[in-house]
Amino acid sequence: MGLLQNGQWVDQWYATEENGGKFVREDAQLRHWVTADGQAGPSGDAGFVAEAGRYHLYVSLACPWAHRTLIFRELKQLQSLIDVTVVEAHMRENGWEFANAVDGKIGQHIAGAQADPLHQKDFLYQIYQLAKPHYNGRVTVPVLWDKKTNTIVSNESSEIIRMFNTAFNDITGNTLDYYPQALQPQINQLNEFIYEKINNGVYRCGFATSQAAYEEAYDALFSALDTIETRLSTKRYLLGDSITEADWRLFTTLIRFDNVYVGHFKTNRNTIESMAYISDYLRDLYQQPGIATTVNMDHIKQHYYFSHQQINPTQIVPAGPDIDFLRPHNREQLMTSTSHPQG
Ligand SMILES: N[C@@H](CCC(=O)N[C@@H](CS)C(=O)NCC(=O)O)C(=O)O
Repeated sequence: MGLLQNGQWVDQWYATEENGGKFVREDAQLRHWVTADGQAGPSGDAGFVAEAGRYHLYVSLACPWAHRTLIFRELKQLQSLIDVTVVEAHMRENGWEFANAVDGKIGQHIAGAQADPLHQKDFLYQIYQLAKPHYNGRVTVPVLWDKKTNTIVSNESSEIIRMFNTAFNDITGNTLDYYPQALQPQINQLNEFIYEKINNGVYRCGFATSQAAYEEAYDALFSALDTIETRLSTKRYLLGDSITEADWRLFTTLIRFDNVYVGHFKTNRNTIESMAYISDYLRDLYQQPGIATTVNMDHIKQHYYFSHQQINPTQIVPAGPDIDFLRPHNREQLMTSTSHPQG
């Protein structure tokens, strides 16, 4: 894996030395917003009107951040409006690769990965170069591409899901709201806690290069999971009877936890399967309409175990565990009202 320096690809692993062995995630840089009328959003330029067929998503099925965008594309019925390209699961010297890349460096093609249908490029960094010829920074998924102005609208998943939540409502007629005004302060607070300690917390465990940095992240992660476990003992979802954005943001980490993070990132105090409430909650979310189709455990396991050779030099991908996410979850009993949850 690597990054672009003044638009040139350089193969380089994360630098943790300057932070005492701690992994610090770089902020996303491309932050325009698609809006219903094309007005500027909270950051970036105006001009990105929500239109059918105009935008394209580049994702990895392995990546928890990209996974959020795929979930919102399902929940908000955007499948026919926004097409998707899936990169290869293995990420090596050239970063994220498309299927059939000439000079590709990956181990093997994993079913589900696709060639780039828009520009016939080999690597995702070439898409960044098209949008920003002098780009400096890491080349990450997801990427929301605008076919009309030939540029990247956004490479920040938390903002792409907010766009998907509302911008296309007039076109689809789907007005389900996963970030309702009344709950925004509580959602924001939960997001911050969950991002820091859980979503990014697993990476802070796995990418730490000092014992102290690892243990600090590990303690924060499991103490946060204990807090969530208690919370979910009385509430069906994080904020009560309805699923919100905060649940989906937690989901993409939980679904990867036992299959990857416990082993690969050494987040092994306990599995999610052994936490009674969180594991039922995870299956409840997994069983919501359309969600199972966004989960590809083969891409998830292949990506982490094969791509991070610094962590797993043999590149052997573990055979287990085999978890049945379709088992009953019995979470309906926690509903406080008889109305149906959203989603
Ligand atoms: N802030 C970004 C983070 C995305 C991100 O870090 N994606 C990872 C994959 S899970 C990536 O593409 N990493 C490549 C790299 O860092 O070189 C978002 O949430 O959209």
